[in-house]
This record gives sequence, C-alpha cells and structure tokens, in this order.
Amino acid sequence: MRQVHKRYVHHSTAFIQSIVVNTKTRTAGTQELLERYKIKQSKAVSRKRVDSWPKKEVPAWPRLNDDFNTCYGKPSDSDLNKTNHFFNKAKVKFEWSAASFDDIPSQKLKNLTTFREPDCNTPKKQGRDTSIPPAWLNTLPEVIFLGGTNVGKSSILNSITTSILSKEVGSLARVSKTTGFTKTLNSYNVGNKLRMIDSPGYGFNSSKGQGSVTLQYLLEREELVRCFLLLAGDKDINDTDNMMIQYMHEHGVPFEVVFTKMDKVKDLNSFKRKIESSGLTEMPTLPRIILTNSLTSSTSPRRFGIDLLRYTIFQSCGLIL
Ligand SMILES: Nc1nc2c(ncn2[C@@H]2O[C@H](COP(=O)(O)OP(=O)(O)OP(=O)(O)O)[C@@H](O)[C@H]2O)c(=O)[nH]1
Ligand SMILES: [Mg+2]
Repeated sequence: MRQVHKRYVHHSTAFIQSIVVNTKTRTAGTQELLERYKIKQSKAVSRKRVDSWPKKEVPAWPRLNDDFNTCYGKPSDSDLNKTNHFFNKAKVKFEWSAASFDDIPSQKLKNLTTFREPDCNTPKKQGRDTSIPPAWLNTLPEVIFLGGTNVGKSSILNSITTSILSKEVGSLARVSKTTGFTKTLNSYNVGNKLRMIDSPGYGFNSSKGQGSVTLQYLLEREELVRCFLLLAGDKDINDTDNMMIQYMHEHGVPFEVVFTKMDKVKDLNSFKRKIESSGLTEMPTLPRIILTNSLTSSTSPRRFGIDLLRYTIFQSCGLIL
C-alpha cells in the first residue's frame, strides 16, 4: 500500500478514482489520498484567485502616471518603498495657521528682529503670552498645495499622511463639502524632516486676502522648495488655473501638477485630450503630471498616484536623490 501511495501521489483525481473503482477496494489509505488531493486543489484555486485580485483592481487611469512622466523615468521600487515607509511611519503634527504672511511664526520673528527699535519708555504688556514654540522656528523644507476651492487640497494632505494600505483616509486637515472651507495657510510638520502647507483655494467662495497671503508666500517664503498645483481631473482647467500656472512660470516658482478626483473621470480619452491641449506637457520647466484619487470607490478601490506624489515631495525636499 505504501508503494501505491508513492507512485500515485502526483496523479489526477480521475486517475486515482479509477484505481479505486477498478479494485473495488476503498481502503482507508486511498480515501485519505483522495481527500488530501482535493484539499490541495482547492488551496491552489483560492491562491490563484488572491493573486488575480490586484490586477482587476487597477483601473486604466493610473498608468498615465508613467505615460505623462516619461522624461523622469520611473522611480525605483526601493526609492518608492523608502518614501512610503517614511510617510507611513512619520509623526505628523499641525503647527501653525496664518491668515497673513506676517502671521507665519518664523516670519513674525524675522520682522521683530529686523524692524523693532528698542523702546525703553513703553511699559511691557502684561498677561498675553506671545512666545513662539521653538519647534515651529526650525528651518525645514516646505511644499505647498495650491488650487481652486474644493479641488481636494486638504484631502490630499490627509491621503499622503495616511498609510497607503488603508482605505479610510485620516482627518488631520479638515475636509469639507463646503467650497472655500480652508481660510488660512496651515502648516503640518512631517517627521521633523519637512513641512506640508495646506492653502485656501482660489475662485468660488474665496477672498482677496486669502489670495494675497498665498501669492506672497509663493514669492517670499525662503523655505518653499516646491508647489503642487491641484486641478480636478473631472473638471476643465479654468482661467484662474491658467493664470496661476502663468504666475508661477513667470516668477520662477517651481511647481508640479496634480490631478485630483481621478475616480470621478468617466471618459479617459477626453481627459487625455484635455491635458494635451492644456500645454502643460510642453512647458519648458517640465512639470510632473501626477494623477491621484484621495477617496476610494468601486472603480478606484485603492488610492493611486499617492506613492508617486510622496516620492516627488521627498525628492524636492532633497531627502532622496
Ligand atoms: N471623489 C473624490 N472626492 C474627493 C477627492 N478628494 C477630495 N474629495 C472631496 O472633495 C470635497 C472637497 O475636498 P477638500 O479636501 O476639502 O478640498 P479643498 O481643496 O481643501 O477645499 P477648500 O478648503 O474649500 O478650498 C470633499 O467633499 C472631499 O471629500 C477624490 O480624490 N475623489
Ligand atoms: Mg481645504
């Protein structure tokens, strides 16, 4: 019986069954062999199913992240792993909020040390503590998310700082359906290596003051290393977006373009035509074009493009070559 086990252990169920039928002797050993074979087969089938899931989950649009950025080449797996590891593990802290450029703590300090004349006659104000936490004053590279109101600036900040495996996005920056929700520049310290700045959007339900704080920040902030201009994938690029692109280009402000809400894009061909006719791919500064979704849905069940965005941020901060 032992020999039969050895000889037929790799044969098909039908063949083993035929032996059983032919001999008409359903011995305990053959039965056991059959059962084991069935279990092995069912495990192989379920393994196959698991392997084929991710492919089915990838919609067509994330592949455009390669097509639109051919001049940069694909980041290596090891670099992507390094950046993902950093953003997955880094402690992220909200630090300051600024309604005007001079409200930014380090700018406030600079102004105080530059312009304040010693005035011995004025008595010191009592009670109010105006000290700035030293942690807010350390110089770190900064990136800013810009774009129209409701385009998904606060959501992308949450998406970057949430583990890529998690479907639910964190709520560090406040997100709202109300257009024009973010009213100030808001700074988030990421692992004490860099700062990400959320900004008030331009366009509908924004104010002149919010626009000027952002523009002043773009021109004067020494710590700024890269802007990420967000455009909604499911909407047209409007005049204000074009003015912003022109403004950054003319003033030599380095920027990349991030398309958000790609999960809402129904016609990928017309999306491609939109990019081609926008002139973005012909700009001499060659902005990266990064396509993302911060919310998951049945058609985009994972958050795509976030790893490339994380990598680009990390690279622009000089944290990876
Ligand atoms: N479907 C989809 N919705 C998104 C995505 N990103 C953001 N949203 C939604 O868009 C709305 C606005 O998102 P916010 O992140 O608050 O946008 P914002 O640019 O910060 O808006 P303001 O602060 O008002 O300028 C919210 O209802 C988000 O849930 C996305 O990738 N896909
Ligand atoms: Mg916002």
